[in-house]
Amino acid sequence: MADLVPLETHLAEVLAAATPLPARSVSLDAARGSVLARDVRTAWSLPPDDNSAMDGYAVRRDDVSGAPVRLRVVADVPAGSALDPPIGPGECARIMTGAPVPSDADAIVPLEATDLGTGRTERLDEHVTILTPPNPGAHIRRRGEDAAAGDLVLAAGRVLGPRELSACASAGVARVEVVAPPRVAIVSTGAELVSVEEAAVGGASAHGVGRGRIVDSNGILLAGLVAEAGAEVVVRTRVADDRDAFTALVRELGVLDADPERSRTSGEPERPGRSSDEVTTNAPNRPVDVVVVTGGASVGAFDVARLVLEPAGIGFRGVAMQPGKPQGFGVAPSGVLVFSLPGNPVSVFASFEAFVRPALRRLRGERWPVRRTSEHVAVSGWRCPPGRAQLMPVRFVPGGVEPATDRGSGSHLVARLAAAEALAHVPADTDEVRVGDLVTCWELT
Ligand SMILES: Nc1nc2c(c(=O)[nH]1)N[C@H]1C(S)=C(S)[C@@H](COP(=O)(O)OP(=O)(O)OC[C@H]3O[C@@H](n4cnc5c(N)ncnc54)[C@H](O)[C@@H]3O)O[C@H]1N2
Ligand code: MOO
Repeated sequence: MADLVPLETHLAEVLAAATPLPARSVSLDAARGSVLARDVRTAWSLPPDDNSAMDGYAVRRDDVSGAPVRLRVVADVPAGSALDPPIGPGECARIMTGAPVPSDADAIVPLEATDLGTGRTERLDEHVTILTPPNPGAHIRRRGEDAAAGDLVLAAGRVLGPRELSACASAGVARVEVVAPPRVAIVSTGAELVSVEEAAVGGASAHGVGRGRIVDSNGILLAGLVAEAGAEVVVRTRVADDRDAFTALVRELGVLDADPERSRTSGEPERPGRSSDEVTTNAPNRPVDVVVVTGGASVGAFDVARLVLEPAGIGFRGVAMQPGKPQGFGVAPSGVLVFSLPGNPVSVFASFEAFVRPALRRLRGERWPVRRTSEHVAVSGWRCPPGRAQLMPVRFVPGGVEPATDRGSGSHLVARLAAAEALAHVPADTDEVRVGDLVTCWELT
């Protein structure tokens, strides 16, 4: 890992390998949170008719220009009515908000501008006095003023949230083409890892979980991040630093070619060295799209991820960033994207934000693979690692941001990471952030 590669270079290579997954047609409810694969156009005009913006009376403006004027009420047009009653000179129709404006009327007079006022009554008065003359077209919402039939409402690449789905429904689009969510497998490696449940049963004490042991926090961290990014966690498991166990696991996940010996034996695959609390939330009935491995990415003697994945064509390199220097990435022959992240929890988080999230966003068809950034003033300063971009956990304080903890961006500070509200991205050529400097932040909350 002699020469460190810039973060931007590694990201560009990751993104070049990630292309949107196939699209499928789903109902609007099923589409929530997915990304639109094809433009949506209105099936009809919005609003569909000229309709009233007020509860009041639909009038002929010429009749009421000399208001006050008394008119005969010849019809009642509630919302939902399909009526188009004729309105002659000296006549008007009572109308409610949203109801189609009669073709003979050209203005709406709100109840407040009549002698009948807003006293609620269902009874239809025979006459009404208009107190003030309306402007031409007053309180009429015009057909098509929001969108004409066939107009583009949403472009492909748009994430379908509540506003987008309400626009689709209004536009008469009952089903939309969305990109399938990426299916992700999460694999924590490390002989030292135990689940929090195992640790607690084993007698959690002031001493900890047992000498040399550590709770697998990366699994739950990544599961949450993957779900938050709009992808599906289909496998989440731990595996010890055991070459055979890891090899069998990644082969099952489509990272390595099928083992001809193993595929001749039918039934359950053997699972040597795999954790007993494996979570498989949704058995992979179609292959996973992405495998994210944590731990064993560095140069240690037991760094099993690298030992197995590198000969299989996954590239390992040092990226000029802190935390998150050792990175493995590649595309398996099956097409599965493989990320082999360093094991340190803050490194996992920084690596996910820098590389995995953008890849997931690209796979699921989002227009912008990277998070939007914002600039904030540093209200206290900090030192930066020479020659490496820094992703510093920061929090928002009056006037700007400051490091989220007094221990900076140390890659093992898992408890302190929880205090972060943003990651400040400091360029590799900056040795120090001084009070008053503007820093670019990836907002997390
Ligand atoms: N001689 C060198 N040593 C190291 C280098 C180096 O360049 N030369 N790089 C350091 C850097 S930087 C990082 S980052 C780490 C990355 O190491 P690995 O990817 O091999 O990760 P592990 O050794 O397996 O674990 C590192 C650390 O993280 C803890 N860990 C691992 N998995 C989990 C998990 N699922 N949940 C919570 N914590 C986890 C593990 O216990 C270790 O403390 O290498 C440096 N070394
Ligand atoms: O690059 Mo490592 O993630 O700092 O500890």
